[in-house]
Amino acid sequence: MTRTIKFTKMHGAGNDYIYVDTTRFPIEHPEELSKIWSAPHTGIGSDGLVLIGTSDKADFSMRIFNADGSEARMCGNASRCIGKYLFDYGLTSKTKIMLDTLSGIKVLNLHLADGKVNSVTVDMGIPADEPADYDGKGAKPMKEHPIEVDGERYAGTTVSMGNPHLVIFVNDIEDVDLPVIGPKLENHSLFPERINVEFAQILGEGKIRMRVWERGSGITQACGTGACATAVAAFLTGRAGRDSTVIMDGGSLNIRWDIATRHVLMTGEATKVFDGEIELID
Ligand SMILES: N[C@H](CCC[C@H](N)C(=O)O)C(=O)O
Repeated sequence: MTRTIKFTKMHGAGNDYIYVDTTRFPIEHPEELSKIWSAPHTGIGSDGLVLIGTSDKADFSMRIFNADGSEARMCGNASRCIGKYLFDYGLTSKTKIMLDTLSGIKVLNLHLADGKVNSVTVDMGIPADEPADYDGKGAKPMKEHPIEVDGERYAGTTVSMGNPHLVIFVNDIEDVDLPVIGPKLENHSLFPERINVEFAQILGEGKIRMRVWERGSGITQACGTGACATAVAAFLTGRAGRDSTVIMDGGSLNIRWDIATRHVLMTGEATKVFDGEIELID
């Protein structure tokens, strides 16, 4: 049977996903479709596929698939775009939305301009150190890992923002050959579940330049959870305070690690690119 699926292409700081409202268009094999639809030349072209659904614990749910079809537990940029999608398309009139994700319920605070969402603050919860064991119950000291790749030595901090990140500070980000080193670190034997990799350079007080190699999607223009992980690692290693602006290839995010709640708050824009439809043979 051939079905027509309506989707919306959106991006947050250039991190672009295909969004489908599964209450209208159920999707049975998202792993496979994410791969096919994300392909730049033969598909729609994106960093992955995001499914919006219902939840019995929260207002709505999110599932996120990387361009290689693997499922992630959390996505910062997609959570902001979902806030915009839900409000701008009239699926909710709330400006505070509870979003059910595989890494727990996240709270979205929508900021409006002319009756539409133009930016969103997401409560990303409490960061943890081990990539796989985030339980949201407490912060633990982060670990700095010495890592060797092709005879080069790196020192990286692992931070979980629901999904795993490795943050490496460098003196000059222009010296990093990300397409070469990114996949080697993503698949390093230290990280059996693979890992998202961020290279970061401190530019000045509260300003961090970051480039990301995402697990399952490769180089992306921005990563919300990665920006949070970078700001947390910068604070923990004495490189920044609790408020940072993380500047990525596709845009910037403001990250605040709240001292009282220990929660990380991420604020940034969310942008619709276009609505489209695509045929699916079930
Ligand atoms: N781009 C996303 C994260 C996707 C994470 C994914 N690559 C993984 O953990 O496998 C963000 O804005 O947070």
